[in-house]
Amino acid sequence: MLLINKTLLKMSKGFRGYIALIALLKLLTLAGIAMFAQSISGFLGGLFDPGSVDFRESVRTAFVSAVIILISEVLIGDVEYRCTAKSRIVLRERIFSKILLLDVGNIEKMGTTHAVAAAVDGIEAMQIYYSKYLPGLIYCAISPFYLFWKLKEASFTAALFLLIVSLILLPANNFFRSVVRKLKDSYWVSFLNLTGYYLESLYGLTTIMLFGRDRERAGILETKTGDFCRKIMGIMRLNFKAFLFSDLVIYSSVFITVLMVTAQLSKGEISLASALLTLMLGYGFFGSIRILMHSSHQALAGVAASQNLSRIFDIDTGRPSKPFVQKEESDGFVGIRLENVEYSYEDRDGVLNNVSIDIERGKTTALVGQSGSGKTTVSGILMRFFDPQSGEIRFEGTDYACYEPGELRKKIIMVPQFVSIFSGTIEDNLLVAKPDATIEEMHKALELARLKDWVTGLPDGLKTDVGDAGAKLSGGQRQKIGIARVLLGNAQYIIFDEATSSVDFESEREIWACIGELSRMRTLVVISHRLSTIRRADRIYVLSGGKVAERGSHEKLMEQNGIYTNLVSEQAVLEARGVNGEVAV
Ligand SMILES: Nc1ncnc2c1ncn2[C@@H]1O[C@H](COP(=O)(O)OP(=O)(O)OP(=O)(O)O)[C@@H](O)[C@H]1O
Repeated sequence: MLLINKTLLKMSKGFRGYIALIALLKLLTLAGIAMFAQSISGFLGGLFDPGSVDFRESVRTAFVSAVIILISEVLIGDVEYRCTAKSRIVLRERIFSKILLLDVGNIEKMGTTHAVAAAVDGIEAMQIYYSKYLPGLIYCAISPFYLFWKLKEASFTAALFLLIVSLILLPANNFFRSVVRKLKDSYWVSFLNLTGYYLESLYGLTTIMLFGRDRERAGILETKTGDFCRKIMGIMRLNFKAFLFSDLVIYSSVFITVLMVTAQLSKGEISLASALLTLMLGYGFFGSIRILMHSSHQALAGVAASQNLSRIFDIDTGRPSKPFVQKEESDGFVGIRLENVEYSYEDRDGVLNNVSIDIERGKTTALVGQSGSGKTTVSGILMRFFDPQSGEIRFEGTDYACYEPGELRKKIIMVPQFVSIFSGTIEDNLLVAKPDATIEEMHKALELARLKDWVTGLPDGLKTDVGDAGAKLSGGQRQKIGIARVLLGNAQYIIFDEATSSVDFESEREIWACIGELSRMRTLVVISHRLSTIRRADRIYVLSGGKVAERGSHEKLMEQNGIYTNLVSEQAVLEARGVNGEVAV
């Protein structure tokens, strides 16, 4: 069983030419070595039989072959480097495009740390496979036959013996390789486990320190590191045994060849030049196998990594798609209509049950309910982060499945609970939404988001650096930049998913004032735990256990004296205790 991995081969599209070229150059080096050995053995043999050899010709051939070896070796280094660089670019491009296709709703199927490990360390591990192992394998399959062909005239018996041993040696190593392969798989799992835990600890360092869990974490990290080290040591021990076994076979075979050649020479069956040529090229049968063995153990890491990568590539990112057929709403409704929508996460059934919601264009619709009632899931479905398992959604009369997610997001946009800010300037972060936005447009959006005065008061204004992932911004400033970004996009429908839950009171007041102003210009879907802020919404949906329990205006819902009334009273008690402040849409 040679290490020909289908997934890795499939992934090599785009740089296969480099792999073939490396193999070709390796064969050219071998031809140079054979030429050199032939001229040197001929030269030395000629010393005892002066008339039989043209010495000047031998020296010239030796020189030419040395030049060939030198040039092909230099070229091998260069092409190997190019192959590594190209495969890195091609594979990273592919994995990042796939990750982008996975979209928000699918990212959990893979896990962020797995994506990082696959895209960085996984691809590093695969380099050896492409730049060393595969060319080595092609070379190994051809070189023993080439050497046999070169030596058959000199000593047929020795050449045949060396060919047979070299052909047996490669499969014999499979025993070791299959064990190493198993170890490598568990090595990779252990590696991902360690990297994932390390990254998670790094991201959550503040929380870990706050709760005094640093020693406990350090202990677990040490255990995981120990496990990883044991896996590496296991592989190294087995590698050592494999090399010991192969070297024993190789050097025994070379020794037997020496005996065979010496016997033939003493019997006068072959000339001194033939004996020397056989001895000089004999080791060449195994040199290639040794190199291959060396890279095959490293290539196994690439195989293990590629399995992880192929799991990511295999995630189905297809979305239901329908031809675009405009359908008139019979009752003249214009907006987004969810009808009998059902949704379950991969490992959680019945998160949304038979949910029907109307989001009327130009109006403000609020979604409220206890934590875990399904509000964010509804917003994810509205953004087409994921599609419902059953039910219908229509956007202004057209089935949602007629729109590509990207197309839909130009019409419907969201301000999430935690806005992502990227390192760079305030301007860079705004241009994410509209790369060709003018300064005036940016200022207008910032003004609506109640951030213009602060930005223009800064010495660098829009060019102010926000730090790594927005580290130099307050929670309120982050959310306001997120809102300004959304406003630049001109989407008619805006979803605010708990957009003020992580900001200070003053920012919250300003953001709600902004939302109030926006409700006169755009269609809003507001998800908020703060019921006092959504009182003036045109329609409020109360979700409970993944179902729409109540719907109507604030006044109508209060009259019903149901879940909504209870939620309002509970909150009034909290607000009276000063837990929440009072703000309004
Ligand atoms: N990715 C996920 N995988 C599995 N279950 C999930 C996932 N996301 C949410 N859930 C579950 O789905 C249910 C609804 O979650 P959702 O986030 O929609 O509620 P919510 O009303 O927005 O809650 P909150 O107000 O606390 O944000 C919860 O029981 C939650 O545990």
